[in-house]
Amino acid sequence: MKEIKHYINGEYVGSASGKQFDNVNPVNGQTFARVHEAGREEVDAAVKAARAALNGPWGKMTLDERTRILHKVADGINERFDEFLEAECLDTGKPKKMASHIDIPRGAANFKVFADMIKNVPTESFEMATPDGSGALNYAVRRPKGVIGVISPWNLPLLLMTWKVGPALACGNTVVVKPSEETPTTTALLGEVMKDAGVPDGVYNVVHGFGGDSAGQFLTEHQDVDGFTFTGETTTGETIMKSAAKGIRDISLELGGKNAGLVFADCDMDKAIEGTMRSAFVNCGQVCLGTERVYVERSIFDEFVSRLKAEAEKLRIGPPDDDAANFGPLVSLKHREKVLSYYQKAVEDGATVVTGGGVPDMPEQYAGGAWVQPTIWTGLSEDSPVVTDEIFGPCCHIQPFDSEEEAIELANRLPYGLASAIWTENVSRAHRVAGQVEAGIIWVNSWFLRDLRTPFGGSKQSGIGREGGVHSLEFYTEMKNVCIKL
Ligand SMILES: NC(=O)c1ccc[n+]([C@@H]2O[C@H](COP(=O)([O-])OP(=O)(O)OC[C@H]3O[C@@H](n4cnc5c(N)ncnc54)[C@H](O)[C@@H]3O)[C@@H](O)[C@H]2O)c1
Ligand SMILES: O=C/C=C/C=C(\O)C(=O)O
Repeated sequence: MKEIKHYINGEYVGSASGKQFDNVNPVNGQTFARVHEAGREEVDAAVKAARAALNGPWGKMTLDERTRILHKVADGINERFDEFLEAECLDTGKPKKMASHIDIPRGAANFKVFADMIKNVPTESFEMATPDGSGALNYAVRRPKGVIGVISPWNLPLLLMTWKVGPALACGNTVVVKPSEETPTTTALLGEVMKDAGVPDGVYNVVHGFGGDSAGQFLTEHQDVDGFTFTGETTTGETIMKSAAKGIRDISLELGGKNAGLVFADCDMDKAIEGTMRSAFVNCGQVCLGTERVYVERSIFDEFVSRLKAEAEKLRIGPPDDDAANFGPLVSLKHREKVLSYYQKAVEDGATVVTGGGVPDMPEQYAGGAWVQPTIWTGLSEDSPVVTDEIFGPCCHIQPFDSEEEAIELANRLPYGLASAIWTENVSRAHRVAGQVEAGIIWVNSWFLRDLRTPFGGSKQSGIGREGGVHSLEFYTEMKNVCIKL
């Protein structure tokens, strides 16, 4: 069986302990590879390699050379597009049609965009007066933060990992990546691309394993890592923040959400249905920016619910290779248990199940997979855990509202603040509501429309910091002020 190894100092290496775990295909529940699990020894070797590369070839390289190499990394992903696509879909079960439009192209773009950006960012300078009249000049320079620990989730594995590694390397840092245990393959494969592109050994390192008492924890506890960038659950973010506190290491956290969609009676209903469909069901609902709470103005509530139901029932469930399918399985049977527990809870709490609510009938060869039905509920109390917890599945609850104020209040009542989608053709209302919804990312009449130069991140318990464009520099560089007395 295929083995997935760590990538440390430019070489693929196994674990000294011999410990391995299964990589399971969520389409059929079958193990297709064994993954080496890193202990403290491998994590330490990866951090040492990253430090040596930072002090060595990578740190000494000119900006032009570094960005040229990062363009080659992007080209390398595109040249091996089909391999990345195959690997991502085997790990996640997602439709190839979707991954070939979103995951893999963004994996490449994340290197190009930040390589270009870093060459065009000015730094600030201030001239100042001094008592002796001769004055002084301040100017700021940016330096790499150092060795960055990158801990990434399983929902968009290559996209979310490179969203961090791209800017980290562009800014001159070196990285140790700990991908999700569910989806290690594309992160491992990227090592080959790095090598071929001429990235010096030790700049990009990968250690596999789990979170607590495994590679994730060992990495965050390692005192020679200068900062951590993490995407994942809010509770994991809290744990990582505690680890990072020892040694005062910086963090950038992109965490969970329970995002609200606000659909006003003056919306274009076709757009609102199309966007809400994607935001609730794309990637089997496993997108942090997705909408699990939909609030619809009462006068169009019934029409909206029946149209969304009709569209959800048109989703075609199937494996990655099925071109007609636009809806795959969840990432794992374990995650399915969690999602199904909320499907059950919704019924217990008195929901009207508009559609779905269970497990679809699948042909024999897929019976062991992590399939669930796309699901819509109405009628739950706003205090039901189904409406307050992030489920991270293909489901949403739809609730009517009567006024703009009420819609904003409903959107803001939870401790999360990642993203929101507002559907209205009234420009004044769009600006007004966008200004008041407490979230880091607001879409008006769209969803997941991404310009990589924009600030990306969550407020409240959905994160700390913003990444994207120049905002990534805030985390991936240290700014230093030089004051020269003239
Ligand atoms: N805000 C965003 O941009 C964004 C994007 C995607 C996903 N998410 C969130 O991610 C979650 C789903 O992903 P997940 O289930 O992989 O999240 P998770 O928090 O369970 O795991 C994410 C990563 O953290 C590691 N990890 C777990 N415990 C750890 C520990 N104690 N120390 C160090 N590392 C540890 C995991 O092994 C994995 O690599 C959802 O909550 C979703 O909202 C957020
Ligand atoms: O699941 C979360 C999706 C996050 C998307 C991005 O981080 C991005 O588009 O850069």
